[in-house]
Amino acid sequence: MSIDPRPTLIATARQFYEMGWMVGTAGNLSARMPDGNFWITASGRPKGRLTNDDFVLMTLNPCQGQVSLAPTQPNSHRSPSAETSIHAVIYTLFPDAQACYHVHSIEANLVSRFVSSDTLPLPPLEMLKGLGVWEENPQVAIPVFANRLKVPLIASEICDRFKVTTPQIPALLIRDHGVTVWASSLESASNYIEIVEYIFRYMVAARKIGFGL
Ligand SMILES: CSC[C@@H](O)[C@@H](O)C(=O)COP(=O)(O)O
Ligand SMILES: [Zn+2]
Repeated sequence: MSIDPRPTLIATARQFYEMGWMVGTAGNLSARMPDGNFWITASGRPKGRLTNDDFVLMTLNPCQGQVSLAPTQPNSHRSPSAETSIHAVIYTLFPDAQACYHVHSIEANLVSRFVSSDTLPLPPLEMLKGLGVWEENPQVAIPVFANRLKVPLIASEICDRFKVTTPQIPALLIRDHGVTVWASSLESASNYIEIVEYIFRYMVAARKIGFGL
C-alpha cells in the first residue's frame, strides 16, 4: 500500500503559508502516486488550513496530456486546482517528477518583471547546487511564461517550450503570478521552493542596493 501524501502536503502548505508564499487560497501542491494518479489541492481552499478533504485525486492521461478525476476520487464535492493542467504537463514531461509545487511570493512576482524576455538569468550563487547545478560560476536562467486567464494556455505553452528545450533547473516562473517547481520527492520539492525563493529574495535585495548581477 502506498503512503498517503496528503498529511505532508498539508504541513508543507502551512509552512509556505507562514512564509507568506501561499496566502489566502494562493498556490497549489500535488504529489504523484505509484499508480500514476496524483493528489492535488482542491481549488480555492485556504492553504494555511488544509485538511484531507481539500485534495482531489486525478488521473493523468499521458496520451493526450489531459487529466480527469480519478474513479476512486473520494472528495467528489471538490473541484481540482484551477492550475491542474500545469501539474499534468509537468508530470507528463518529467517522468521522474513525484511532486509539483506552485506558490505566489512577492519576490517571485518582482523578479519576473526584471526582464521582458522569456528567461530570467539567475545570479551564480552556491545555492544553485541545491537545484542540481554543480558548476563553477554557473550561468543559469529560469524560464518565464506569460500569465494568462485561461490556465490551459499557460500549460500548453510550457509543454511546447519544454518539449524543445529542457529547462536548466526544475522550475519555471509565470510573470506577475508565481513560481512552480517539480522534484523526485516531496522533500526535494519543498527544498526547491525554499531555494528559488532565497534566490529571488537575493535578487530583489541586490537590486535595492544597486548591486549589479
Ligand atoms: C489567490 S487566487 C490565485 C489563483 O488564481 C491561482 O493562481 C492559484 O494559485 C490558486 O488556485 P487554486 O484553484 O486554488 O489552485
Ligand atoms: Zn497560481
